[in-house]
Amino acid sequence: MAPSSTADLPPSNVSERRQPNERKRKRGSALSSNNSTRTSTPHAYSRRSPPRQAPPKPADDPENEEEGDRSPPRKLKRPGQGARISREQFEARRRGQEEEDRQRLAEKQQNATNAELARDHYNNVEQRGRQWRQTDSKIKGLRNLNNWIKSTLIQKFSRPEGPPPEHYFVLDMACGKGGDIGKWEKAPIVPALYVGCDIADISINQARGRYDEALRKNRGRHGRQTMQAEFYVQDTFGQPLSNIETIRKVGFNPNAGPASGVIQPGMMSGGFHCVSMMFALHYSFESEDLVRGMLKNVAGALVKRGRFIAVMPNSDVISAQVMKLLRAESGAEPTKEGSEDGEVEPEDDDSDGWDPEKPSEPADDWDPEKPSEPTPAALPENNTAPKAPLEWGNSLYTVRFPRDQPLTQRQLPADGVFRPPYGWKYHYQLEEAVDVPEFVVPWEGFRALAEEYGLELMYRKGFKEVLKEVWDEGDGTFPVDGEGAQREQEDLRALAERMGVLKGGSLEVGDQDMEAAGFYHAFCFYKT
Ligand SMILES: C[S@@+](CC[C@H](N)C(=O)[O-])C[C@H]1O[C@@H](n2cnc3c(N)ncnc32)[C@H](O)[C@@H]1O
Repeated sequence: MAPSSTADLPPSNVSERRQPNERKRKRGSALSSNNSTRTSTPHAYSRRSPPRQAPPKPADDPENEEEGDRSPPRKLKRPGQGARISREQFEARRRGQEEEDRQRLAEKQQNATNAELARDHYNNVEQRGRQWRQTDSKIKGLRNLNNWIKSTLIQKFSRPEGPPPEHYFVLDMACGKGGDIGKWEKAPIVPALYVGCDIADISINQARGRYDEALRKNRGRHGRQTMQAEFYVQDTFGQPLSNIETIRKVGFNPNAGPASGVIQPGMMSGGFHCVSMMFALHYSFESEDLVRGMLKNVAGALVKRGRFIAVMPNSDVISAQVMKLLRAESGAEPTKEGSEDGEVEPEDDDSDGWDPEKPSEPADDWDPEKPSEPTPAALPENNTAPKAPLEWGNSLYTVRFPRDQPLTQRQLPADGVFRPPYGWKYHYQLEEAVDVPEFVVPWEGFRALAEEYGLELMYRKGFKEVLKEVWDEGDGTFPVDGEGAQREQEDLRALAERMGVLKGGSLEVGDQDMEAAGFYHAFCFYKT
C-alpha cells in the first residue's frame, strides 16, 4: 500500500546515522572510567611474574642461532651496515608482500562474479569534488554532456500526463555516489521521496553523505522544498526489491512480469512514479536470470503509467563497429547498412521520438534462441593464430571485445546480430571513470523482453540526437510542434548553457568527448 504521506514512511536514515557518534561518545566515557580504575587496581593481564621461558626452537630454525652455535661470539656490525642490510631485507619483504597482494587480487578478480567486479570497481572510484570535475577533469566535456542528458530525461519524462500526484516517488536502481540527487531536486515535480539503491556499499555511503550535505545547505533557504531520500545497498538485478521495507510501503507488485502468460498491469495506486537506471542496465545483460530479475524489479515498482528512464551503451553502435572491423579484417567491402558510427536514426523527427511501429533495427524475425551466423571472418578455422581482441575507441575511451565469448559459447557475430541476447561481454575503459567488464544490450531483444513486463517504449535517441533536439550547428533553432514543445526546447537549451554543454550558443564539448558520448543512447518506457 502507498503511504498517504511521507510521514508514514520509516524515519529517514539521517537519525540512524547519528548512532555511530553516540556509540563513540559512550565508548569514550567507558574508556575514561577504565583509565581511572587502572591507576588504583593492577590490570588483570598486567605481568606480575617474569615472562615465561620461550619454548626451545627446533635446531633447523634459521632464527635459532644461539643453540648449538659453538663459534666465537660474533663481532657486532657497525650500525650503519646493519641498518643497510635490514633496509634491504625490509625492501625485499615489502616487494614480496606487494607481489603476493597483486597475485591475491588477480586471483580474487579471476574468481569474482561480474557483479562483484562492478561493485569493487565503483567502490574504488575516487569521489572528486565539483571544482575538480569542472576544471581539471580530462573528460569534463563528456561529464557535462552526460549530466545534461540525464537532466533532460528527468525534465522531459518525470512530468506525469494527468494531474500531478500528491506525493511523487522516485526509485533510482543504481544511484552510485548520488550524482543525480541534485537533478531530482530540480525536477518539474520535486519528489516527496527518492529511494537510491546500489550494489556498491561505499558508493551508497557517499550518496548519503551527499544528500546530508545538500540538506544542510538547504536548511537555511526558506520556502525551498526538500526531498526526502533513503539509500540502500542492494543488488537490484539479482535480488527482489521487496526486500526493502520502504519500497514495500510505497508499493511493489511481486508478481509483475509474464507469470502464467499474462502481463501484469502496473499498480493503480501505490508504486513509484518514475524508476531511473542511469549507465547501469548493461551490467544485467550477463544472463537471462539477471535481465529478468532487473525487469521484474522495474515493472514491480512502477505505478500504472509510471515511467522508466535510462541511459546505456547503444547496441546499434556496437553492432556497426563489430561488423565494420570484422569485414575489414576479412577484406570484404564495408556494408551500407547502418550509419558510419552506428548512430540511431531519429525515430520520429517531429515528436518526442516515440513511434512504436518504427524500430531502429529490423525486428521482423527476432528470436532470442536463434544463434547469429558466424561469418568466415569469425570462424576459428580461418584464424591460424589466436587474434587480439577486437578494439576501438579514442584517447578517452576504449572498447575491447574478446573474440571468444565463453558465456555465449560463440564467436563475435560478423553480421552484428547478437543472439542470444545475453552474455556478450566486452571491456570498457573510460578516462578517470570506468574500467570494467560490461555486456551488450541488443536493443530489439531488450525491447521485446521489456514488453513481456508491460513496459512500452515511448522514446529512444542516441546522445547526439538528444542534443540535436535542442541545438544544431546551424542557427540553433528549428521548428517544433506547439508552444509547449518550443518552451521545453528553450528551457533545455538554457539548461545546456548552465551545465557547460553550450556556451553562447556554441558547443563546449570537444570532438573526442562527443565521439565517446556517441556510444550511448537514452530512452523512456511507460508501464501499461
Ligand atoms: C556508471 S555507474 C552509474 C551511477 C549513477 N547512476 C550515475 O549515473 O552517476 C554504474 C552503477 O551501477 C551500479 N551497479 C552495477 N551492478 C549493479 C547491480 N547488480 N545492482 C545495483 N547496482 C549496480 C554500480 O555499482 C555503479 O554505481
